[in-house]
Amino acid sequence: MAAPMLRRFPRGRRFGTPGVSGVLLLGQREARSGAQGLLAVQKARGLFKEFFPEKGTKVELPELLDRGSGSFPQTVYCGFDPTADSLHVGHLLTLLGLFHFQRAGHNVIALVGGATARLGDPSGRPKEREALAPEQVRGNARALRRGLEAVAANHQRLFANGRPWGSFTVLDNAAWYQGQHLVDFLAAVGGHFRMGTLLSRASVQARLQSAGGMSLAEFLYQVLQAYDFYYLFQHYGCRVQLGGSDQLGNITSGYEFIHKLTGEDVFGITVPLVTSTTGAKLGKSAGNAVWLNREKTSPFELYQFFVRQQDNLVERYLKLFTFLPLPEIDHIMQLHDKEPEKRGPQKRLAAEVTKLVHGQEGLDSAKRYRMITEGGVSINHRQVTNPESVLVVGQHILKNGLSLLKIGKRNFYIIKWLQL
Ligand SMILES: N[C@@H](Cc1ccc(O)cc1)C(=O)O
Repeated sequence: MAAPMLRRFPRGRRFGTPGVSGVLLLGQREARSGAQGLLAVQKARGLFKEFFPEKGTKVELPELLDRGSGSFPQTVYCGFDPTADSLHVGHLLTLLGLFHFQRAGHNVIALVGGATARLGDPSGRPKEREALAPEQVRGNARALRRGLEAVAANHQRLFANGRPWGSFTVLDNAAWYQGQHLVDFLAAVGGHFRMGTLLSRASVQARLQSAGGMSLAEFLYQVLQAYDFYYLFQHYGCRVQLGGSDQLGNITSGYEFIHKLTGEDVFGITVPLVTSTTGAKLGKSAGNAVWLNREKTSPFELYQFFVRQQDNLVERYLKLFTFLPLPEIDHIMQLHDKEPEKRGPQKRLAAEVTKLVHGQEGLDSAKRYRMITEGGVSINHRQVTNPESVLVVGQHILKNGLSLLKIGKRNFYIIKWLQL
């Protein structure tokens, strides 16, 4: 699909661009306007960190999202670059952010960056990514699409209870860049970006000062992300982009571009970057990512990852990674104070996330395994704690062809094996 022609404005014409430097922490914002609803609730959960611009020229964000306003429902998007063949735990926060919008009745778009992944986003990265072959990116993009659709389907099936939610749509930006003529694109889009502004982004500055520097492809990344926002604004009326806090610069570029071209207000919202107590990015345990694709990280391993989270983080994670109402989380934490050894909040967190990612069946399978690792299963009076262990003739299967299986405290079974 070719990119739409942009309206070209004569050079030198000035557009009233409000100061996007005014990034505002949500708390301050609400204190001033008393705005309630989705933004305030997500602020209280710690999920939405900041939004910008502080003030639109015609409309403000809380107003735009308000059910009672004439602008309801809105369309909100978040991009996911297919740099690997699966989503990982780090993607969950923005995905949950999209789900919260859907729950509030807005339509959401999860955008797979089939085009942008070819360039590699320099934001928050100390050095350039290894370039990915086009066919690898296409394969990854298909896998990411399947992953996004699967989690969105679980969300709808297991959590909606018949409530009318907004739609969830997966798009791929390769659709509007493939077949796009380079010279047309640069001529139509390039003139609207000023070098000084692009160079001023923190992500660009950090890389320019690093030993490896920055490639042109990486430098142009923010222009493509800005254009995506414009494209989705034009075709889907999308006015809000959600991203991790490292996406601030890219989202701002989109905001400035759209506002310059159309005079309309659009907004960016960031979610925090979640790190463990050691400062490592969440989901990178011992260098290995925790994936959402069950072939790469099983439902049991995902469950265990959340069960292992520390006491001082678990309340924050319950607020960020689950949909449990805040009073229920308070209650869970009170019980935990009395019986910390039960790891109640950790188990609830693990169960909620595993259910969302792998469905009820995934959660059931994770729990069956848990029974084994916690020593709840024994064969011939010997505890089996490794779910991967194999049956050994003479040890698990006795000479008489029998096994005595004990599951939990009271369930005994005799298994008679037939030898062929
Ligand atoms: N740059 C985002 C992904 C993204 C891609 C395209 C977009 O339009 C928006 C976001 C990231 O790396 O996380």
